[in-house]
Amino acid sequence: MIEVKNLHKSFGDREVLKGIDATFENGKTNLIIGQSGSGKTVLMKNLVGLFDPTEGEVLYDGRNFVTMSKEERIAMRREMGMIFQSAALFDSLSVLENVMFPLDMFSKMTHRERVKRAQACLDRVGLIQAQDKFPGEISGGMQKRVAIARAIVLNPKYLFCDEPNSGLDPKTSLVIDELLHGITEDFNMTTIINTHDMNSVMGIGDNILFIYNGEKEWVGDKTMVMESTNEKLNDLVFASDLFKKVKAAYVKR
Ligand SMILES: Nc1ncnc2c1ncn2[C@@H]1O[C@H](COP(=O)(O)OP(=O)(O)OP(=O)(O)O)[C@@H](O)[C@H]1O
Repeated sequence: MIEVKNLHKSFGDREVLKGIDATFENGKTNLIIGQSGSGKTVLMKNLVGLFDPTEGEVLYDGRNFVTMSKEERIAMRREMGMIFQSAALFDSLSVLENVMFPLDMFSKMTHRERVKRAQACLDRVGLIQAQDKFPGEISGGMQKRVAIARAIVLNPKYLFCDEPNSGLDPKTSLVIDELLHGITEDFNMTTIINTHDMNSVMGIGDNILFIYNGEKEWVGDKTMVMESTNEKLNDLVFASDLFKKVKAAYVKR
């Protein structure tokens, strides 16, 4: 579980995060949603230590990340997996070598053990047959799955995904969502996903934090989204005509 308490982040005299309180639970896909510029990425960067908060606490299962020493933070980072908007694979390494990379860097496993572990992760994302291919030879959706395999290879407790579906078609996005949801449950990870994808909200929104202009506006799950009367939330989630009709039909039931 990750808890955020009274988190503030300013750049100069501009306050971007204005006292966020949130709880991200393990075994759940925790989504952060909000308009462009609302502060989602800044929040995630504060969680993983790419930014230091101006004020507030970030607790990883009770351990305050903000006040940790540099050494403790480095150790904590080993417990975190990250997936960025672009899959950020190494073009010159094969799919298997990409997934093995964190093990090569951080584990004391033998070569044979590293290959086995990386292959198990590739198997989990359904890509064992692509292990010898290079990133340039596989689709964007497959690249994302390789990035997921690489993110879980060190068996992290916490998984961070910034816009995992960006650039993917809706059907492939569903595959990625289901995969993230599945591995979160399988490994009881605390997964946090920044997303603009309203299909993800409705599909895998176990716990949703809606940020509006740097403040916590609403918290709930995918069922509560359907029932919510929060206008700002409805404006964001049901922005398209199609989603407006879905909501209207749901409310009429
Ligand atoms: N390093 C920085 N220095 C100054 N301002 C920053 C910095 N990083 C982000 N900001 C500002 O913080 C605000 C929130 O940005 P953030 O990237 O968190 O938005 P977001 O909700 O993730 O948006 P999007 O959905 O478009 O990615 C923006 O106004 C941005 O300009």
